[in-house]
Amino acid sequence: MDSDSDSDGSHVSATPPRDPFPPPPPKLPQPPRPRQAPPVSRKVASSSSRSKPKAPTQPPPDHSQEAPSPSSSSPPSPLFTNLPFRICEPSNQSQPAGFSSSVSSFNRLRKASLTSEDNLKSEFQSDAVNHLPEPSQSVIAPPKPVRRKPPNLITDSITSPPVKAPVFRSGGEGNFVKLNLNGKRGKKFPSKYKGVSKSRSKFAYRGKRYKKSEAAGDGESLLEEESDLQKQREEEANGFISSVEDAILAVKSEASDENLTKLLNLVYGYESFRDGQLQAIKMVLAGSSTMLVLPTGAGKSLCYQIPAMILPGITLVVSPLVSLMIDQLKHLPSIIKGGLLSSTQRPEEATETLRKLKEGIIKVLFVSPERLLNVEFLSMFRMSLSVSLVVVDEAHCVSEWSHNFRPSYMRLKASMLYSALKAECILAMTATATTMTLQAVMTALEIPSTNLIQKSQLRDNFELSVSLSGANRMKDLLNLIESHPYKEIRSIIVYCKFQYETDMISKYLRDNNITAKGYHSGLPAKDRVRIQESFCSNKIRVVVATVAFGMGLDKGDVGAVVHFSVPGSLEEYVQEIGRAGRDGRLSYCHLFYDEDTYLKLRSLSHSDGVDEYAVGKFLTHVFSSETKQHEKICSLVIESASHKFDMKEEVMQTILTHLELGEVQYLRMLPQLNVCCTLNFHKSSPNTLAARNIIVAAILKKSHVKQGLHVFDIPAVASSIGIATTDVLAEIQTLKMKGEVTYEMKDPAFCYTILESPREICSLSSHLTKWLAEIETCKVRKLDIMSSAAVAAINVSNTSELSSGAKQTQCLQSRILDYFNGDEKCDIPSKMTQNCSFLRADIKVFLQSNRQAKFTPRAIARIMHGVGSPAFPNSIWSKTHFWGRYMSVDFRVIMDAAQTELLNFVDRNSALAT
Ligand SMILES: Nc1ncnc2c1ncn2[C@@H]1O[C@H](COP(=O)(O)OP(=O)(O)OP(=O)(O)O)[C@@H](O)[C@H]1O
Repeated sequence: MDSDSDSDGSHVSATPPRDPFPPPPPKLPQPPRPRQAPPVSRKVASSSSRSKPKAPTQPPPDHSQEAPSPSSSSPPSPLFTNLPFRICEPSNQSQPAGFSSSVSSFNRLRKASLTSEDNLKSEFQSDAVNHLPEPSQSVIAPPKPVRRKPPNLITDSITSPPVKAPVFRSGGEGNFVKLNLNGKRGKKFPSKYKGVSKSRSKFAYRGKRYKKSEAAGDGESLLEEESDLQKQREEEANGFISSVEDAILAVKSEASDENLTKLLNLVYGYESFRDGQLQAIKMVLAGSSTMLVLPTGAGKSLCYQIPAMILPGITLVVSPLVSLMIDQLKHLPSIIKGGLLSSTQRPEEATETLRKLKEGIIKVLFVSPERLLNVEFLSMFRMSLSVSLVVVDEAHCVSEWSHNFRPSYMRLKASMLYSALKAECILAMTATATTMTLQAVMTALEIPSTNLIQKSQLRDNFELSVSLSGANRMKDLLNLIESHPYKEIRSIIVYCKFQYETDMISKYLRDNNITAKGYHSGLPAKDRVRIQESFCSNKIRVVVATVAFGMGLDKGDVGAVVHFSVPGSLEEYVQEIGRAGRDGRLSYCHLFYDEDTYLKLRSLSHSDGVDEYAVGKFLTHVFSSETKQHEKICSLVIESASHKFDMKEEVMQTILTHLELGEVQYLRMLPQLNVCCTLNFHKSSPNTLAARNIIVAAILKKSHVKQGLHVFDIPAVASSIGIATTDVLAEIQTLKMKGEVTYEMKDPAFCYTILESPREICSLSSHLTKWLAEIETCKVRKLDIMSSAAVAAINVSNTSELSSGAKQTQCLQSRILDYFNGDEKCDIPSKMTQNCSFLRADIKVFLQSNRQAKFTPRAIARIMHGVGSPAFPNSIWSKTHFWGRYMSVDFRVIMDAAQTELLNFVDRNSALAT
């Protein structure tokens, strides 16, 4: 597939699906009158003195509010044609029976069914402008230094003088191929490079003189001064470059600690390496593939940037998110020339990047896994480019046992990276991986166990706390933010699970005079960029965000991260709190825990599950005899297939990727595209064009005419004359440019070519289903472990002599570290039951009153848990009285009960029929 994935990567995940029809948000609580204490008493370092806010002023007008979309009206009936359990009597009922608006629990259940956590599509547009109204400066005064730790000693407690700001890092423009040596750097990062700093101060002096002479009208001397300045700048730049070149040469001849530290100091301005950096850099320079596990904000990027300066070939950095790539590109030191290839680029931009790659201008290329393995890209490397290093960033995405498995990362197998790219070395990096995940990643990337560099996965500058919360969570949040130490903190991120929450909570905070903005993947890219920029420039104090915000965010002074809901896993928790305290200062992380939200998320973890039966049907379709023809381009229209097999797009993609990259390569994936094309001929007649154009001739053969327009399937046309779909697309594009045609495309589809048909669909589907079930179980377990840790922290605060904050920090820290070391502590939630006397009776009533639908046990269990699926969407099924009624009963228990009742139901119906 050729589309860059820029989602958060929660494919086949425990995360809730996007809900196009969220029910109206619950009513906002009134702002609290008397100030209450924060939910948990937190121990605060006495030296903590982030400055107090002055009286809040009016918040800026909010432009980001979104009304929840209305529900769709007509119920699409599931398209199962041959389900194991057919409930056949068709009915013209458009709503599921059992709907009762008078049921008291209905609203609660509806709320519980809300889905829509972000599978973000972060397409940052670097040209976005910040138009946010600037809030009054009096909202928050600048913080005083708090118990500051030197930033390069993240895991140390030794005090040493703070590291000076770095030199020569690129400015806000980012490092888009050009060297950025034109002076911008000086504004943000005071130089440590001696020659430069001296002359920079000279600039300041000369600048004043310049103004004086200007006032005096001395034109000639002005020109002279200007050219002097220019010369001096060039000399300095040359001086800097030649110093760096000398330092690089020194490292090339001997990669000693001293030489590397000198280079670090010159390029970044840092005094010393942080724990793990030097070791990783040396391993990579020695050509040893390495697995690097360092905490968030520990400086992993530097571990490939320095080798990129030394190694002769290109460094390819594979990243899961486009936004992350853009961020990393921006943060490259100006001396390293970088580039990026993503599907969000305009074709001219991609062509330009490819040109620069071929010409050797680009040294570090950021690329998505899909792009990396695209045929054109690979052939370019085979022909002319040498790859010294492949960096797999967020490497946990390779493993299905991680919290963020991405099918496209399955492509990153060492065998492929070595053979197709001729990569000399692989560096895999992550901040959050359990032992099991690490093993899977290292096996896939063929990294020897001796080449693991692993430091503690948690920084020690967090104060972690949890409180039990409930219906008044927003009020609790406000109380927290208004109480010490949060009220003194200038930048806070509040993480929540659902898009509607980000809008609702940020509005509530604004209504209470806190500058806040909601952020989620549903916002236009420009708005997202604007919000991030306003946050980074301290115009917004609080960003209320889904998981869409934060990856790659390197704002040093985020002082607090608040979790409005329990995260999906300890990995997610660690990633998100990792946005705080990146400057090494003590930072505060609070989690509001409530069991109902936990149960709701637990139910949603089942939204990706599939049954063997559905997988079998899917495989039969993929390998159907019609599409078996060798080299024929097959396509699977995503929306209709998703509805037909009741499978989410990500699940279908996972199965297809497995069919491509598993032990047997059954198929080859091709770029995803809109397959249905409607063509309108304008100038020449279709037949005249067909007579001189083979592609048009094939289109005429394969199309049907509807209201004078030719409608055809692009893969069918491509297959009929043995060309690629991209060739067909290119041709119609050319015809359009010539004014011959206009066209419209629809129906996004997976495209593939079958290489080998499985001998037995049954055993393949059973194998795949088992694998997918294990992934589903793993996601649920991760959530259970997270929840257990939160509950343990709440409980511990009543039972120890330490202050509440310290006890909770200690408890959570040890849970997190144990978890990453493979020791999973997990208690089943108290509200979860394995039994319920009314369950089977309710399922029976439900089946009887919805005779028109064709259910599977899983579909029934989802409805009882209040979880929508492609064939049984929320918009329709949330109206049933049974929706979400059994959220606290184990999903498997409901599936078993549903299976029994479905069999009884079928038996009863067939008895009646005979
Ligand atoms: N040796 C060092 N001394 C001081 N600061 C450093 C050092 N190395 C890196 N940094 C700084 O630490 C910050 C975080 O670095 P970086 O973004 O590479 O972290 P990361 O490990 O990739 O974090 P995350 O996993 O959260 O993305 C950056 O601002 C970087 O410049």
